[in-house]
Amino acid sequence: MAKSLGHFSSLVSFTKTQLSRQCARLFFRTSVRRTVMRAVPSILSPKARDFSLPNPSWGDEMMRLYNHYNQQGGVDPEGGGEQGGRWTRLPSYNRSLKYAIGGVYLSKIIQSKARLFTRNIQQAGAAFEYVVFYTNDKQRCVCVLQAGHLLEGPPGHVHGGAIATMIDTVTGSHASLLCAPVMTANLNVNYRSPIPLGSTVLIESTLGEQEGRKMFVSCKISSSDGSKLHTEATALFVSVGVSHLLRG
Ligand SMILES: CCCCCCCCCCCC(=O)SCCNC(=O)CCNC(=O)[C@H](O)C(C)(C)COP(=O)(O)OP(=O)(O)OC[C@H]1O[C@@H](n2cnc3c(N)ncnc32)[C@H](O)[C@@H]1OP(=O)(O)O
Repeated sequence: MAKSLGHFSSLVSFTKTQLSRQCARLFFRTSVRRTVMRAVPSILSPKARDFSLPNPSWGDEMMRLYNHYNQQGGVDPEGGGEQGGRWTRLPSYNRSLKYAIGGVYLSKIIQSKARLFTRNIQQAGAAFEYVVFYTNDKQRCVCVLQAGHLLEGPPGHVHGGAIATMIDTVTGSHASLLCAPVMTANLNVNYRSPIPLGSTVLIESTLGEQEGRKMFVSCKISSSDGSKLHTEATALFVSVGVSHLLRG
C-alpha cells in the first residue's frame, strides 16, 4: 500500500513537473507571441499613429494655432523673415521608433511596455494635447499645448510637474533635432502665472549656446494671444552615445 502510494505520489509529482514545464513553455510561447504580435505592428507599421495631428478633442484655439503654424510657408509671428521664419510640424509617436528601426533597441523595446510619458493617455483631450513646429534653421521651436483635465494641480489650474514635463519635452525635442540622443542635465523653471486647466498656450523654445556636447535652451510659456507670461525656463541638454541609454 505504502509502495503504491509512493508510486502514486511520484507519478503526481512527475505529472506536475511535466505540466508545469508544459505550462511554462505554453505560457512563454503565448506571451512572447502576444507581445510580438502587439508590439511589432506598432513599431514597424508605417501607419504608426502620429499624435501631432488634430483629433476631435482639439478646441477652436488649438485648431486656429495649428492651422496658423501648419500653413505651407506660414511665417514667424515675431517676424523671423525668410531665415528660420517658416515652420515645419514635428511628427510625434508614443514609442522611440527611431532607435527601434535602427535595430539596436528592438528586442529591448518589444519586451517592454514603454511609452512616451506625454503620449500615453488613451482618452483624447484628457491630458497633453500638443504639436511642435520648428524653424528651418532649427534655432526655434514652438509648441501649441491644450492642457486637459487630468493635468490638474491647484484647483482649476495645471500642475507644476505637468508644466515642467512639457518644457522638458519641447526643449528636449528641440535639442534632439540637432543632436540625438540627448539627456536633460539641468532644468530651471520659474512659474510666473498659473495656467488655467483646459486652456491653450504657446511654448516657445530657443537654442542658446552650444559647447561641445552641451546645448543650452531657453523656453517660455505664454497665453495663446501672447498677453500673459506663464512660465520661463532654461535647460541644459548633453548629447550622449546610445551606450549611455543602455547602461540602465
Ligand atoms: C525627436 C525625438 C523625440 C523625443 C521626444 C521626447 C523628448 C523628451 C526629452 C526628455 C529628456 C529627459 O527627460 S532625459 C531624463 C532626465 N535626465 C536624466 O536622467 C539624465 C541623468 N544624467 C545623466 O545621464 C548624466 O549626468 C548626463 C548624460 C547628463 C551627463 O553625463 P556624461 O555624459 O557622463 O557627461 P559629463 O561628463 O558628466 O558632463 C558633460 C558636460 O556637461 C556638464 N554637466 C553635466 N551635468 C550638468 C548639470 N547638471 N549642470 C551643469 N552642467 C552639467 C559637465 O560639467 C560637462 O561639461 P564640460 O566639462 O564638458 O564643460
